[in-house]
Amino acid sequence: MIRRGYGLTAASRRRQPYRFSQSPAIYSATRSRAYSDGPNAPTHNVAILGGGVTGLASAYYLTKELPRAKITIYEASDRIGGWLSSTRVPVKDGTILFEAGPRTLRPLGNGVLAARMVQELDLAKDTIFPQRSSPAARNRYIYYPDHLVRMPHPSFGLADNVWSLMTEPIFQTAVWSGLTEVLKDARSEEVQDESVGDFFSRRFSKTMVDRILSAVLHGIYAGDAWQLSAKSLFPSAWRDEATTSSVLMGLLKHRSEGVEVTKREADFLKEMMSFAWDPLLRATLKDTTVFTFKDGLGMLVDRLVRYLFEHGNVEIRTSTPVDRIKLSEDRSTVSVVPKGDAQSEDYTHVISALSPGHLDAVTKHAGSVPLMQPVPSVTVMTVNLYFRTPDLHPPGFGYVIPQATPFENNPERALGVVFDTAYSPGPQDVDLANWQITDSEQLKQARDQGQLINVNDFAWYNMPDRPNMQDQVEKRGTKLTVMLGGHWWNDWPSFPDEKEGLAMARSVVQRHLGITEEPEVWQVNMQKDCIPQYTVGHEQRLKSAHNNIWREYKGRLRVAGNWMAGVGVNDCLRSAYDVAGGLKEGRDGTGLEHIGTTEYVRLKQVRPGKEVKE
Ligand SMILES: C=Cc1c2[nH]c(c1C)Cc1[nH]c(c(CCC(=O)O)c1C)Cc1[nH]c(c(C)c1CCC(=O)O)Cc1[nH]c(c(C)c1C=C)C2
Repeated sequence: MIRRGYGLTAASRRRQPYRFSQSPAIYSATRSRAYSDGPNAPTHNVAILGGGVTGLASAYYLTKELPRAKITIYEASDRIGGWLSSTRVPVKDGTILFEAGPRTLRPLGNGVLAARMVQELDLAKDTIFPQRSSPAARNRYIYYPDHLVRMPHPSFGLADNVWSLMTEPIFQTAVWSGLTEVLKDARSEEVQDESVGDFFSRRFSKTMVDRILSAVLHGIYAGDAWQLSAKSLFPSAWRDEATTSSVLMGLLKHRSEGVEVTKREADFLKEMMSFAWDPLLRATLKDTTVFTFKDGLGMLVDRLVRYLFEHGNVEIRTSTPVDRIKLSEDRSTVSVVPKGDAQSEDYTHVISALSPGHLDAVTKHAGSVPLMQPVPSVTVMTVNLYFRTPDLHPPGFGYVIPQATPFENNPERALGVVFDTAYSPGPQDVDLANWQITDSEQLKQARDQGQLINVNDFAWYNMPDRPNMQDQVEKRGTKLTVMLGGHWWNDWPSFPDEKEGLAMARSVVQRHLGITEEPEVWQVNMQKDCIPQYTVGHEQRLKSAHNNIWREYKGRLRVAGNWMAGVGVNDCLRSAYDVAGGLKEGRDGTGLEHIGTTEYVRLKQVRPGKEVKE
């Protein structure tokens, strides 16, 4: 594999401030539709409630599964994309990109759908692929009790890892509790669910939960280890305890006999493997753990919208909140009633990509029973900071802060800090002066022979153009995002305003990273109720929601989103994929029918082309 850079044509640089969202008016522009009763008549007339990534992806998969379906997306606000929000911000020598919400995607698990979209939506040339071996992928830190601790990784060598395990207070009890886990009694059969904290305290140690696991949960759920459900968040470990009496024994069994997954997941994997992958994209994805786009994840939203306008019989109505939906007497249609003066319309199906709270509001009528119990959610404030000085943090992806970190070392109650400079190349990475070979012909030949060409830890997928840079500047400084809030703010009567948020973020990076410099630019983003919390009993609540929705709507209402089986963007794509597939197959369902499924299979190998099902 060639790792250094070579000669190439200069990449064109965008100097204009960029906002990923086009003007809202474009979304309201109704495409003219040709209706007929002939062979081209729409097979389904579907309303999608919510224009976030779940709603858009549901429309996308519907246009693929049911090409003759007529689709209308209702979005209450004047912009679409929900929490995916990328903004280009001017600085002295160009522009830099800030992400308010998610910033990277994983290509594995449900992420295969995102990876497929990269190909299907022609995004590969705009994608940034940090290499698996890069510091961004390998170096992850936890702040405990008063400094950053780099998490062990096989590539750091045995001596380094053992030294860290022996000397860092964060790992106190971790080794011993790991060695003795197999000796501990399995839970009683009566226990239906318990908190992640309780489960892992029983199996390992409370210290391990407070110092390590709670940090990991902050980085994904911004949630409280002592409230979140072990059964929903760690289904495999939960099941292994029941079947083999030990989490570690279960892991060993997975290694020796093959990984046990639900039949539904095995079928999904098989479907994904049959996709006609571009060989270069596939090889590049294998060499990467996360990816993003040159104008941020907002590019995914833009491309989805463009695709829907070009390919689908789709209308997107922004600034159109829905007041209520109602099943017709003969149960053949659902009426969608917008708030205000807009006309109500009848649809064969409604897909709700709303949060449970909003779904409850639109399905509640006088005297009706609520469809579901609330799924709580947390509010996260993200503060983007850009400093002129480069390299103000150690190499790596960022750090998370566990619940055990003493109050005096985290009085702002920050959840963690992301080092955004790490996952996108800077000008020095793509500067010809730093490279050794300048013969682009030689490079092309190497690429034609299937070799990956990489530049300073980033895949050079789009050669002969340079790898994409998110920050279009002469000399790049340091870009960070401080994450505040989550469960820490659950009982706060009010949240910090912009000014307070900025002051809190600056105080965090000063204390933890020693950064005293004024940020050149910054952005404070308040993400209200953005991450659903799968608290103890979550699965049972979803099962009863499924029953209620089925009873009341008989398959005319389906649900999708990040509140059921995974809180990330990839999980939104998966639930959209499933809901569209269910409609195509005419399966009776609600979108929740897979919750608590008990059919399992073992996969001997989960590599493309080599998977064997027992
Ligand atoms: C922006 C805040 C978010 C926090 N959690 C999520 C978001 C969007 C959701 C999430 N974050 C991660 C996962 C795991 C699976 C995956 O898709 O990668 C999920 C579902 C991992 C993760 N955590 C952080 C980052 C940058 C990532 C990669 C995915 C992404 O770009 O969001 C950092 C981080 N996220 C949160 C906090 C408090 C935090 C702290 C450093 C909350």
